[in-house]
Amino acid sequence: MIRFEAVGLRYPGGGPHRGAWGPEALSDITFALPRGSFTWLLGASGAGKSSVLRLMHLALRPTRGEVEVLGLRVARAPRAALPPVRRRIGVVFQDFRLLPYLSVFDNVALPLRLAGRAEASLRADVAEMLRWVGLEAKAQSSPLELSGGEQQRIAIARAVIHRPELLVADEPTGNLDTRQARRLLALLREMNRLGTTVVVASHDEELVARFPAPSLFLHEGRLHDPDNARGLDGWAEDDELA
Ligand SMILES: Nc1ncnc2c1ncn2[C@@H]1O[C@H](COP(=O)(O)OP(=O)(O)OP(=O)(O)O)[C@@H](O)[C@H]1O
Repeated sequence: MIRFEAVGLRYPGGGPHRGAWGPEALSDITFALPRGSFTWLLGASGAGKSSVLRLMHLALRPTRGEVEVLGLRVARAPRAALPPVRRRIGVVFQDFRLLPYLSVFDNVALPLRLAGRAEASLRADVAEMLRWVGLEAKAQSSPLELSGGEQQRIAIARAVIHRPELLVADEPTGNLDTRQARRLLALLREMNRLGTTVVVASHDEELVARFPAPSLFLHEGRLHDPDNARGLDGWAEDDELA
């Protein structure tokens, strides 16, 4: 489902060295996550969590090594091969990335429309998702009129509405209160139970302790304990990459 093999990632450098590459943000990252798994991605600020997630949802390609996601080997795949795979992935961005010129309803409906769902059939699904995140009354608002926590709930609704095969979430509880954070985690665990592979980056130790699951721990761009990612109970049975 997801495989990283000796992955390195550099960002383009800025400042006086414009045009050159910066230092490696990720080095020698190797792990495999089976289909249907739930994984926490942990580590201090700057450890590389967002970078790993960007590689997982095909926003970036590795500078070295290989990343395989949903059967696609990303490193040398032709550009045209990426969008169809991206559409099978739900992403909750740390900074939400809601489209300000669309209403809340249209933001959440977007993945269904991109997938070609008929207008008549998607309205009920969007309304139900908005009810679930408690924002049905804001359906016609602009995202700019919402609080940070409300925007986060809309970003989550948009990421899960099309039941993606893979869901990656970058600090999805950062702007939520404790009750909402637990509710969100319960939703993600339920989606996982129904078959979605889920990867969640988080700083929230209390939440991680409350929903125990295998974790990948990053430290300064390296996987701290690669053994954490392998051989955990119940992982081997449906690991298509094993
Ligand atoms: N767009 C970028 N351009 C250049 N360097 C970047 C970029 N994004 C991240 N980096 C660098 O890559 C390293 C890892 O950053 P990353 O955002 O992946 O960490 P993180 O663990 O997600 O941190 P946080 O929890 O604070 O979001 C950092 O040294 C950071 O400065």
